[in-house]
Amino acid sequence: MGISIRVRGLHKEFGDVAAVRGLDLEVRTGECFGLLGPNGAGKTTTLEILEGLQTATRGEVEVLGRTWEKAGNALRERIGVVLQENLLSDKLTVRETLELFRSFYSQGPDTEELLALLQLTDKSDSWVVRLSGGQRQRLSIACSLAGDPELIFMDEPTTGLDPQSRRALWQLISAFRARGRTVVFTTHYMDEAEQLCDRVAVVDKGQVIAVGTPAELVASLGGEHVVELTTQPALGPPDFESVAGVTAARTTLTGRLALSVSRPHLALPSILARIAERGAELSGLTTRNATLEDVFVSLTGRNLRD
Ligand SMILES: Nc1ncnc2c1ncn2[C@@H]1O[C@H](COP(=O)(O)OP(=O)(O)OP(=O)(O)O)[C@@H](O)[C@H]1O
Repeated sequence: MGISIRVRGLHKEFGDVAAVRGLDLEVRTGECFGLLGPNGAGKTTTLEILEGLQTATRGEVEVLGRTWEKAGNALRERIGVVLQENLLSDKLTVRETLELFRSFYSQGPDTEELLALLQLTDKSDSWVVRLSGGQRQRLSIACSLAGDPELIFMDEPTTGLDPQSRRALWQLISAFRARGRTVVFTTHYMDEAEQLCDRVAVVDKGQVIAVGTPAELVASLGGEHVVELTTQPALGPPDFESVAGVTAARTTLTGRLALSVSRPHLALPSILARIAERGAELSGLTTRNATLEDVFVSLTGRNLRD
């Protein structure tokens, strides 16, 4: 399998702010790749450098085997971009907007095809200013497909969308990928990364701190299930660190104890015994599968939304 993106030692500084600090990345051709991380981690900056919209302070960046310095125009023909904030003109209709974007490329699908693909045929004569948030986002995506790109970048494509539009976009991304094309996107949504991505890079403080399939990343926790509980009086993570079968213990944002375990049915009796030993009573208990959020917490000691 070919490599569509290769990044080595990428740095980007804005004055005193180091937005990206030695980031390495490889995206394979044909995969759906997610950049996952908290606000300010450097995801947008990295994406904009890959898109040729910003220049790196230092480091190597190759997109589709070329560099932006040497092959900017050729690269622009081969990629599609969905920015975090869509910058469409309110004073054009949906069809005019698509025709404008189509005119930037030497080849690509015709406007009617794009309208149908993004379910915008009914809206083709509406002014952009009259569209709902979801419709605008669909139009941004239609614009990004106007040159029939091999590689598409999307910065938080589903933020602010209703659940139905989100699912429609997931299908579209899957269909694009099924045609052997490559997708790179950023997201704050764990479920989105888990469902859509072949591989995910967890980004924190301008670096990639883990990369793998969602399943590999979750398995790296050493416990694929999480037991969440509350007790009276409240116990803390240290009370559970030596309990057989518990691989990690932490307090959640909502003040519950979260214990990572591989086999809940084997770990639960020891957990209950420890609560009794400490003279506490169980006041709530749930079990769930571990998620990429747990991976982030385990790697950084922070929640994604801190
Ligand atoms: N043009 C700029 N000038 C100064 N600082 C910037 C600029 N762009 C980004 N930054 C800073 O760089 C850091 C990384 O920002 P970036 O937008 O890349 O993060 P992000 O991971 O995409 O976050 P979010 O999820 O909020 O979009 C932040 O501290 C941000 O304030």
